Amino acid sequence: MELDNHHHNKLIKPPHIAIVPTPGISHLISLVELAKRLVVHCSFTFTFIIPNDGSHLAPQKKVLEALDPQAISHIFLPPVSFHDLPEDVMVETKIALTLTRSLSALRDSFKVLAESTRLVALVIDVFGVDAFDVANEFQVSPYIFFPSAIGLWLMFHLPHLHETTTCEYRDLPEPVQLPGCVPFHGRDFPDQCQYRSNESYKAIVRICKKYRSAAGIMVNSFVDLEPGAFKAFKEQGQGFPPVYPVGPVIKTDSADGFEENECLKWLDKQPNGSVLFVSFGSGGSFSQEQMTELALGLESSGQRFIWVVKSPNETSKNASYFCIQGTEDPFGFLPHGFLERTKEVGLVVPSWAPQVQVLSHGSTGGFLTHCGWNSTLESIVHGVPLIAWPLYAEQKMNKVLLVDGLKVALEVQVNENGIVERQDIAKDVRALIEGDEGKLLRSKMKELEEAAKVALTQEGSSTKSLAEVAQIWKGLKI
Ligand SMILES: O=c1ccn([C@@H]2O[C@H](COP(=O)(O)OP(=O)(O)O[C@H]3O[C@H](CO)[C@@H](O)[C@H](O)[C@H]3O)[C@@H](O)[C@H]2O)c(=O)[nH]1
Repeated sequence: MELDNHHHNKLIKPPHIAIVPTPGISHLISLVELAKRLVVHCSFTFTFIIPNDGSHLAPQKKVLEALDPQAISHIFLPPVSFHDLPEDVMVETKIALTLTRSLSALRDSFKVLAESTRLVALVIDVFGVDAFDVANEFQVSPYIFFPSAIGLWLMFHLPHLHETTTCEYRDLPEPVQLPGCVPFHGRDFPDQCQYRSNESYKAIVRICKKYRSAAGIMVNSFVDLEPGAFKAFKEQGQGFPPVYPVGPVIKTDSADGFEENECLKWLDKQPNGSVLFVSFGSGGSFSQEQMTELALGLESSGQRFIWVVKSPNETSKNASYFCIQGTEDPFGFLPHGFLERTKEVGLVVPSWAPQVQVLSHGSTGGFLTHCGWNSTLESIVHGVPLIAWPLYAEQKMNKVLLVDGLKVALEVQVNENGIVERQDIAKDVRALIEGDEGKLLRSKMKELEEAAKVALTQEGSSTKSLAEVAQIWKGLKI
């Protein structure tokens, strides 16, 4: 009798979903937004299970603690150690290892959840496929939440490219043409694919092969943003898991505590469409030389700007990925007198700004961005044209989509020493904010903004795709 009651209790419980994000505040933020949508529309409940290395958890905690724990709760797994890794290990290797080293703790969490909830599905992000093994042990359906359709095609194709080529991808004579996607050169492949002998490359090939075992892949994009790529999934996607375009899933509320932020107050005082927002995501950083060029380029453009500035780093372009707040005061690295000279037209903020609110502000007229996928979507949703300055990860591939495919971005010119020079920065900034080129890009961006809105209406393509996934989850484990 007791057993029956227990069984009955489980039946009336809503489907419960485990979400396991790999490190990176942007991964967490978009998965949280996905969960919030499913709570509102389908009354599912969620547990975020967070693998981590114990460092810099404050931003993650802040995001998670702001949620209603009845609907979306969270568990931090015991931190893993990276003491055995070499200093120069790639950030992607660390991201994937954080999960791999947490699998036994993840198993323990799954055990508890499987006993206390109707656990039906697991959702992971780009690097989390190793968690599939645990999901399978508990008969829980494994799903992936992936940024772009072009990126997903690359994941599907990489094992084939790996087997059919021997040179480094950047030496391939022709651009790679993925189904329905804008062609792009091997040099614009993600960082992890640039050195075939690197551990990180071997890891990504292995991860790609595992993608086929997903029960489904939700893509944070929408049909009208990447029409060819999504059509190709329908027509040529046999043997791959079902693909659901569910985006744009971006931060929408202003619950960051940023309402009173100085950026927004400052923007209120600027003319419509006049300000360039300059920010390079959670991890992007520059050398001292590059930082100086950027500062002087912004200054000589004569345009208004908000610049989220981080301390320079000579060796890595993603120095603050595991630690958003830099350790040093970044203002000390700006050119002498810069703050004073630009105080009428520019606002410089250290480390972090309320990006979505800045992009949604009428005074913002352009965005100098590293082309992280969330920044890309946030600019599309708010119709803000771009200057693309990709730094690491898959950002160069996103740049190709934005510049060549969608024609909503200018591209910075990098000189033979890898530096973007001040006069070129100034030229691009002027072209975007007040030039004819900027007008064209802006009007293209406005079209995408409209298309994104439509995709998210009740009858929109992304709403319908997400409902399809929800329907499948509702039917599981009844
Ligand atoms: O000052 C800041 C800087 C960033 N953000 C937010 O942080 C997120 C940044 O995300 P994204 O633009 O995707 O950049 P990264 O943090 O660099 O994201 C990593 O993850 C992305 C998704 O997988 C990849 O596309 C990137 O290449 C990878 O670097 C966005 O929501 C921003 O709004 C702020 O709110 N304020």
